[in-house]
Amino acid sequence: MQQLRLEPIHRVQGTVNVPGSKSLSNRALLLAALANGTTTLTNLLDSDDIRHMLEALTLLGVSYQLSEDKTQCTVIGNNGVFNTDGNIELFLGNAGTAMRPLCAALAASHGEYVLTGEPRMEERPIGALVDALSQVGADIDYLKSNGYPPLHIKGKSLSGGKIQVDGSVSSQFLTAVLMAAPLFSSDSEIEIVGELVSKPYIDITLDTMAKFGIDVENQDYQRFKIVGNQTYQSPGTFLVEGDASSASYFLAAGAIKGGVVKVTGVGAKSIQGDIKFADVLEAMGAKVTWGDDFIEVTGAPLRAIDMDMNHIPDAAMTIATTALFATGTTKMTNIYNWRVKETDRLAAMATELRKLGADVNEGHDFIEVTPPSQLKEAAIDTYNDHRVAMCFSLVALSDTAVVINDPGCTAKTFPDYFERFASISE
Ligand SMILES: O=C(O)C1=C[C@@H](OP(=O)(O)O)[C@@H](O)[C@H](O)C1
Ligand SMILES: C=C(OP(=O)(O)O)C(=O)O
Repeated sequence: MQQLRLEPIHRVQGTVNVPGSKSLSNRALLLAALANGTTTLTNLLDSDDIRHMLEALTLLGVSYQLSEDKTQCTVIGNNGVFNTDGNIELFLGNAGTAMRPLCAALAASHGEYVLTGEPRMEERPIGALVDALSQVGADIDYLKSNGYPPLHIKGKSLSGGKIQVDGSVSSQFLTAVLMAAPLFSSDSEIEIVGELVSKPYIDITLDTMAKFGIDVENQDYQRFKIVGNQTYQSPGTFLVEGDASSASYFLAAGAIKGGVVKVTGVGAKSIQGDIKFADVLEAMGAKVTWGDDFIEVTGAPLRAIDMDMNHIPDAAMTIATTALFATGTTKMTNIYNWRVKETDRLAAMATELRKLGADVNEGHDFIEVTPPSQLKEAAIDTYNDHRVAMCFSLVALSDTAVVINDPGCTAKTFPDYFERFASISE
């Protein structure tokens, strides 16, 4: 296993243009593939999650041209659902944004598919999505455990109608049904059961669908109405915003040890809910300046906060390590679904924060972090979770070095994260 030792960083300063958003890249690729017309995506993210979507599209017969640096992709739309022969097996790594939306789109396509992934993907739930799609006639079987990938899908025309979606574990199930619903043969009315988690990701979905010509009636995130038998229309070009979750590490570094740190490519006009991470830093005492296409943070003494972080599940992990630099006990609540992501993130964060000497209280759906007076040097296990690796890099902003085990796991969403982090470190 590789290890990366980060020596104490005395100051951070500079500008980082963050790579494209994972959530937008994979949504736009799928809709471009289903659309009528050719779409050129720019600022596409080049990372494992996007590679899995691209490889799946290749196997589904979609033609596209990827630039040498893999950040521009011209996709020739299929003008509707996929039509394939034989049994096609798609390996989707640990990419939720590939597994869930493709499951729904393929259930409504013509062909037979097996969807697989990394071992952890087989522990990430998908039953709520399969149950929702079954209500409109989908034919999906579990190949190993009920409720989890791998899946066998016999694609067929799906009817539309009334669909109940349990939104309490992942918003990606609703996203998947929403993106497939225009392909159903008649109109759909989706009703949410349970409390919808990670709600801002639904705004990303609806906004991307609108850019591809499909409007959804959103009744307060409780009910959604979508006209059936429609075709996505290519917008011609689609600019992928910078990734707001990836921005969180640099913004936090600025708050902890700035100097001034500016991220570009994402700003006040972003559709991504994770820009609200900057508001959390502000509530902790940092100075935040917003532009349409940038966010800038200046460091200041930080104080602990007590906050519901359900709306920013990914960027919230960055607060768990930022808490090491804040006076008092930081409490982050309503984050149960950290447990069903790349790893059980509540358990992983608690274990690794304790190695540094922090006092941690881990609950079913919350975590409380109290920093020690002096951090201990530790080797941080990353559990094949890119965000664990990235958020613990912040420890080097103390006067204690930190070792990150398996730093290459950032490839899921941010392959050159550590080089970018070094570029603002002095
Ligand atoms: O729709 C999306 O692009 C995502 C939704 C969120 O997942 P949940 O809805 O499962 O919380 C988020 O954690 C994930 O990284 C990306
Ligand atoms: C939860 C995440 O990924 P996924 O899209 O696989 O759910 C994440 O990137 O933090």
